[in-house]
Amino acid sequence: MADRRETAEIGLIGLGTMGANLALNIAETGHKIAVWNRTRARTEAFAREADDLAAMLVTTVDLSEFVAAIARPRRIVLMVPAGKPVDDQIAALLPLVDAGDVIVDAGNSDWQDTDRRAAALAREGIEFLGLGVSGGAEGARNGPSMMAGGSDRAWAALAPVLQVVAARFEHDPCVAHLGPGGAGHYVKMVHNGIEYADMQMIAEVYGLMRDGMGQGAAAIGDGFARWNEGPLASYLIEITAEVAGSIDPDSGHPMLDLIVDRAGQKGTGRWTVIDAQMRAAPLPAVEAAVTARVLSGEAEARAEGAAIFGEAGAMELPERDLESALMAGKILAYSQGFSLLATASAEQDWSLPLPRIAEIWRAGCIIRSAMLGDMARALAEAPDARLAFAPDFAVALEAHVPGLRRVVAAATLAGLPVPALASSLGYFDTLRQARGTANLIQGLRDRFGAHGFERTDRPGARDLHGPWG
Ligand SMILES: NC(=O)C1=CN([C@@H]2O[C@H](COP(=O)(O)OP(=O)(O)OC[C@H]3O[C@@H](n4cnc5c(N)ncnc54)[C@H](OP(=O)(O)O)[C@@H]3O)[C@@H](O)[C@H]2O)C=CC1
Ligand SMILES: O=C(CO)[C@H](O)[C@H](O)COP(=O)(O)O
Repeated sequence: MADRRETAEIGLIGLGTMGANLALNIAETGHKIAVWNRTRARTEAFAREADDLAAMLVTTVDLSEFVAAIARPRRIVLMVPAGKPVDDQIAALLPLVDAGDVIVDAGNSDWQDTDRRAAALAREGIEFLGLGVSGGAEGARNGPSMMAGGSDRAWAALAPVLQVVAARFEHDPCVAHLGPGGAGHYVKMVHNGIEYADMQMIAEVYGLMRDGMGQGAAAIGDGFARWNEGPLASYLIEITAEVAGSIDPDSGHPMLDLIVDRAGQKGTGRWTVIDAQMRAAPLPAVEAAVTARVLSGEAEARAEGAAIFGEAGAMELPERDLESALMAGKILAYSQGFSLLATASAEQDWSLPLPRIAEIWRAGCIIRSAMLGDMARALAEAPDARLAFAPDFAVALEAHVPGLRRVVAAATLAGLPVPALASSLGYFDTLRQARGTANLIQGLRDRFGAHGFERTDRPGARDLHGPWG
């Protein structure tokens, strides 16, 4: 057998959905790649199915053979589930790698784990890149959007590969070095939070069309396909049309009607909400989306509730109002996400390049949307401003909020749930209420707990109390 030591330019561990596709993508861009997977049968199946890319692969059966196959300084990409598998894999690699080698964690890791791992590996002289990868299987294979965090050296080592593997928007590769340590995984986490909100609002509109307006899956799919031709154009709207329009080959029924209404979640949406709460950053659309996924799992309670209270009634609305609701909801959800990024950037001292983040989301990722180009421009013009208040988006909100309002009102009157759309509307209406209602909250807090308040007529004076004894 030929000596394969140091013949590969890069290595990848974890040949699941994402890893296998990313490895083929890397191979196709002309980089010889060593691969290793915990379960050997998967490596063998991967090699069999690689067709004409097989010559670009160095398949290996154990970790030492894998490490030895990679040219130095080694670049090793992990594409395994977040948490313990990443720690275990790094621990297994440590005795085999050398100072100056670079380990890349390309899974959806918790950004705080990435910070911890970057610091621990730096003490061993190993460079570490936390790489958020978005685009699902298709993106990994044909060009994902990638959000990198880590040392300059780690980025410099990986950039030549990542820039050719990434999706392109026009000629611009959708990958960037966004900051140190966990910055890339943080941005990916917020991307996924926005993804949750976007999907939940789409699902709510689907629910109105199905339960309120009596439309079948095919008609609903047609509606989404039409919207994908306009300003709502985005990957999630496009694949909603596809999913709603698909027929189950076994039964001949619409596939969508046969899927159990219980949503899974791997954690990034929940992490985004927890992180936003810890920073006191409002993120209502994502909160509503995470709660909706949790409630989707409470099928028995929902059946019991339907039996006690009865199902919702019918409603009628023009298609353009539903489109407007999604437009306004999308702008508000992205705006909340970018505000969270701005808050975290300041608190972590990351200097996150918000316009560049919007740019690298224009292609390859799950939340790619026709709006992101305008968002990048708005964030470049006023980096500290709230996206929803940027001139173009303020105009769009003026145009679409009335439709959102009619949709939330009609759904509410019919008894159909629209928690993410309603929470976005509540966020919008709160932001336009110059004199809010928290004066009463403060009065009550002072009344029961002597918590103190400020007065409108005595600026600067704090910890004042009311006349309630
Ligand atoms: N699927 C998606 O759309 C996306 C996923 N991601 C993230 O990418 C990562 C991989 O996801 P995905 O490819 O979908 O997952 P899969 O479940 O398809 O594959 C997981 C891979 O990790 C390996 N693995 C699992 N546990 C361990 C372990 N303890 N030690 C070593 N290897 C292990 C598996 O090996 P084995 O064959 O032995 O089981 C398999 O190769 C995750 O962090 C995920 O969140 C990111 C973006 C999109
Ligand atoms: O990162 C992704 C897409 O961007 C993954 O598909 C992720 O698994 C989606 O999150 P969840 O499984 O919680 O819906």
